[in-house]
Amino acid sequence: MKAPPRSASLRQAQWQPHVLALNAPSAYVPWLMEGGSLTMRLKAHSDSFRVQCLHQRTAVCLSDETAAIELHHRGRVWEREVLLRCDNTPVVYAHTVVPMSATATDWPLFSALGERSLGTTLFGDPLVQRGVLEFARLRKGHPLALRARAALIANGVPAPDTRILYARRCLYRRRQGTLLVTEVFLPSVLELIKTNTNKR
Ligand SMILES: C=C(O[C@@H]1C=C(C(=O)O)C=C[C@H]1O)C(=O)O
Repeated sequence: MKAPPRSASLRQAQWQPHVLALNAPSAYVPWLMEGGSLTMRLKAHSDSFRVQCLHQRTAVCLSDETAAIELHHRGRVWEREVLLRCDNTPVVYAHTVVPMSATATDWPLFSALGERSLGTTLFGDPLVQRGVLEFARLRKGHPLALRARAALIANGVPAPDTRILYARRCLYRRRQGTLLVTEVFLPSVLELIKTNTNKR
């Protein structure tokens, strides 16, 4: 079978269900494997937490997301991108897509989230079904790595000098809707120290 052009392989990631296959530095593993809300974990590791909404708009789905979000072709989606900040330091770049076919009945709170965490609307809603986590190494040419770096620079934060960014993604379902959340962990997340296990 003909290998995809090199540029295509740079733009796409190999998403897989086993975190150990990433050979990520061990300090990333607890973050990648977080089974609950990432928001709650970040809050437990910081004195202040903030969702900085970069944009929420329609866009063309990324090529390695089309099948994951059960689109038959690379169509337009609702796209939300944020920086998650702990003590004002960006530690996660997150990208969420919802097919345009989704209705307000499927995701009633998504369109008006603003700087509220998406996690607060997903965790605790009995109608939301969470899929399995997938993990990937994002090279510098992957769209989400490029966007994460651009978002940091646009916010006056130096882009990480690492060649690889480690990411995870998860598909959520509610009624007839699907929603794919991808979280790109910035190296700064490794500097966080657990402050209060009881913090909410
Ligand atoms: C899914 C969660 O929501 C977080 C908040 C997001 C947002 O507000 O866009 C995106 C990704 C998540 O890290 C979570 O807290 O686990």
